[in-house]
Order: sequence, then C-alpha cells, then structure tokens
Amino acid sequence: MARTLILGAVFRALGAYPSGWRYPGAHSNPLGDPAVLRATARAAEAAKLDYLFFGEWLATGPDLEFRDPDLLARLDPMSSIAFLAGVTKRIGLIATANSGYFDLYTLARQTASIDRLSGGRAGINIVTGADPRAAGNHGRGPGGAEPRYDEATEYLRALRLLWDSWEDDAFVRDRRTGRLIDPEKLHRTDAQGEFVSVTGPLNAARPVQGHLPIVHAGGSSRSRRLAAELADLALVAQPSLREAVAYRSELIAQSRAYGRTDDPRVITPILPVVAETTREAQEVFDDLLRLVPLDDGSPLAQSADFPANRSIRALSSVVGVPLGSPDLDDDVPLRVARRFADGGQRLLELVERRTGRRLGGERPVTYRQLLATHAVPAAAVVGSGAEVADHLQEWFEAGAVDGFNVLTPFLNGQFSAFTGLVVPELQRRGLFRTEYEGRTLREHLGLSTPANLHDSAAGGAAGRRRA
Ligand SMILES: Cc1cc2nc3c(=O)[nH]c(=O)nc-3n(C[C@H](O)[C@H](O)[C@H](O)COP(=O)(O)O)c2cc1C
Repeated sequence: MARTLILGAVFRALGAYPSGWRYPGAHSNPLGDPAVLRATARAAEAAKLDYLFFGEWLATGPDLEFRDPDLLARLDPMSSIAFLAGVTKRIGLIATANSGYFDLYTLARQTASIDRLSGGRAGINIVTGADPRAAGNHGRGPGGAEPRYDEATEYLRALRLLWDSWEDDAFVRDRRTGRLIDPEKLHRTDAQGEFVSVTGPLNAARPVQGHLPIVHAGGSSRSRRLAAELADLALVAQPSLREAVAYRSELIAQSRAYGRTDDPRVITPILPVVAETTREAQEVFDDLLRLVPLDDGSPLAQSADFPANRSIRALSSVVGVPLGSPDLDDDVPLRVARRFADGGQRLLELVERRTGRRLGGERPVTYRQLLATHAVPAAAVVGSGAEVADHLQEWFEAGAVDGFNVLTPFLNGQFSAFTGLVVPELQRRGLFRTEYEGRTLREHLGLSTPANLHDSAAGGAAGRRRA
C-alpha cells in the first residue's frame, strides 16, 4: 500500500473547543471522565486510528474555565495510558511529559512498563514549556528557553540509554546453574551532564518497542533541532500550508544531517467540525461560536478571571475600526466591514469560510461570530466528511504533514462524526488503513525498531560499562 496518513485522536474529555462542553448532549462533568475515556479509546480503535494522544498541563486555575475548561481538572496522561493498556488491544497510546518537571528515572521506568503492559503500544511526547504556575508546583523557576532545550536534549539521550539497560537476551533463566541473568547484558547508564545525572541501570526490562516512539511538540528553530536529532514525530502547528511544507523539508534535511535513517514524521493539530452536510456542520460551528461566553455585560463577564480579549473594544482594535457598542448579535454592516484593516479582513474571511455566512447575505455575519472567532484560536475545519477529507488530503499530498492530531470540539457527538464520516472517506480514497497490520505503535507509524545502544554485536556503544 502507498504511504498513508497518520491519524491520532487527542483526548480532551471536556472537548477541545472551550464552549464544547455546553453543546447539547456533550460530556461536561470531569467526575465522569473514566467512562468517556474508555468509550473514546474503543471508538478510536474501531476506527483503526494510530494512537490516542494526551497533552499535559501541570497547573490549574479559575481562568481556565473560559480559556481551556478541559484543563481545569483532568485525568493524568500517564495514568490514562496505563489504564487504556488494559482496555484496548491495538491502538497506540501517547502521553506527554515535561522534561523540566518529570523525574527521568521514574519516567523511563513508567514508560518501559506501560509499553510492556500494552504489548508495545506506548509513546511519549516530550515538551519543554515553562508555565509559571507549573514551575510553582514543581519547586523550580521557569528558566530560559535555551537551557530548557539543552536539558531536554540531555534528557532524551539519557532516556534512551536507560531504556537500553537490559539487552533483550539478558534473562538466561538457567535453572541448572542458578543464573537468572547474564550480567554482561545489563548496562549502567552513566549519563552525567549539565542538567541530567543518572547512573542506572533501569529496573525495568527494555520496552517491547526498544525505544518508545518519541514525539516532540514545539515550534521554534530550537524545537526543530531537538526533533531533528531525537524525535520520531514532530508535533507542529504552522500557520499556512506553504510554511508547513518548508518546515517539514527543513526538519527532514536536519535529521539526515544527524545521520538518521528514519525521517521524523510531522503531525499537525486539526479541529474538524463535521456533519452529513456542509450546512449541518456550519450550524454545529455556529452553535459553538454562540456558546463562547463574551463580554456582553452579564455577571459572568464581570468575573476577575474573564479573558480581556472578549469585548467589543478588543474586537475594535483587531479590525482596526471603532465599532461603538452594537448589540453582539447585530449583523456587521458592509459599510463598516469595508473599512476593516488587514487583521479584520482576515478574521472576516475565517468566519465566512467556517460558517458559510456572507456579509449582507441571507445568513449574515454578526459581531458575536467575529468576536468569538478572535477569542478562540483553533485550527477548525468545518464541513462534510468529504470536505474535511479534502483538507487532510491536500496537506498530506503537498508534503506539509505526514498526519494529524485530531482534536474534537466536544465528546462524544463530534468524535463519532469524525470516525463515521471522515475516516471512511479517507479509507475509500486509499489514504488510511482499513485494518491494523502491525501490533506496535512503531509498526503503525512505519518506524523501524532501534538497536540497543549498548549492544556491541549490533554496533552499539562499544566499551560501555556493564552494571
Ligand atoms: C501542537 C503543540 C502541542 C503542544 N502540546 C503541549 C502540551 O500538551 N503540554 C505542554 O506543556 N506544552 C505543549 N506544547 C508547547 C511546547 O512544548 C513549547 O513549550 C512551546 O511550543 C514553546 O516552545 P517553542 O517556542 O520552542 O516551540 C505544544 C506545542 C505545540 C506546537
């Protein structure tokens, strides 16, 4: 089969669109997350998706209620994938960990264990972000971006050495002589750097996949360098198709300069809003926009945590024209829109594309739709199954990406719309698998299994000290 798309589902129980939880029938109670997690994982597996993906955010606060309600109180990613190892059979399971906050030895052990528990289906997304609240929760200062990337580089190099502590044939189990292991095949790690200090060896067997697939999410040139050296999947969000093509080709060139033979795969987030027909999808999106709380003078908008960018005044500065104080549900008049500066024109185009509305048309554009679109940045693609598939196909065939991290605006309705309408369309086009062929996440992603870095027979690091 020709190269096919990588498709992962990002699990966000309360939805990836901040008003999603308000949509009729949507899951909205974090106390009920386990049942939703299990059902979503099983549905994703039935759709033959490559993996379920869990982002990470290591702090909370009341402002998230408006900005990102899913992050308020949620299941921990590592616990979630360990749980799913037992309730799924084929789908990959990727958890995010921050190299600044996660103890390396513990992470190596947990991930090696979950990989074994899941039969080789685990992956790890390493991020470097330094939100001040997360720093406060972990007894560390935020630190600069450069040192955080230096730290992440040392961290990932040492992580792979830790995973390689045991060679696969170390467990000789000779009942006669009483030798359970071949001590020559157990290796110390001895990674001593500026940020990382770990002696090893790891008290967990080598992962089924050798090394778990490593994802790295980021956007800067330093992030790309890290991905080029050490990541199997780079999770990036580029603003345009052209920039995405350039980013991916540069990343691949850089990774080859590191001597790598497996090119890193590039994945980008996308938030499909999908229904049987274009108009129905537009109506779902209209409702999501309508449910975004805006500063309409209501008591909610007076809350100290209410985002500052949700007033008509904020919109005026984006469109570059004073808008006075219209009712949010008024139509935007043509004569006002004609005076919009570039930022306003772009916002208007975005609203028209996503909602199918037209200024002065039968379904006109309102101030509310402009303001809500400005307030909630999201990589939304709205349309029928075929239209969403067209978008994915275009990015894939242009060489911009190898696949997508699919965000769902709310559960379960929009997830089942994606698996029921978009996935079958991609399968009909030969762009996505109809059955799992491999067993492990590496196999799903088409990645080879790495040799043990200590295994001298396979050309590994010679002379490394045994434990
Ligand atoms: C698509 C995408 C997803 C990300 N997901 C997370 C996440 O779940 N948790 C996190 O702490 N940081 C996440 N990050 C943030 C990055 O790790 C990084 O901190 C941020 O992009 C700034 O660093 P940079 O300028 O080097 O890209 C994500 C970044 C991108 C582009």
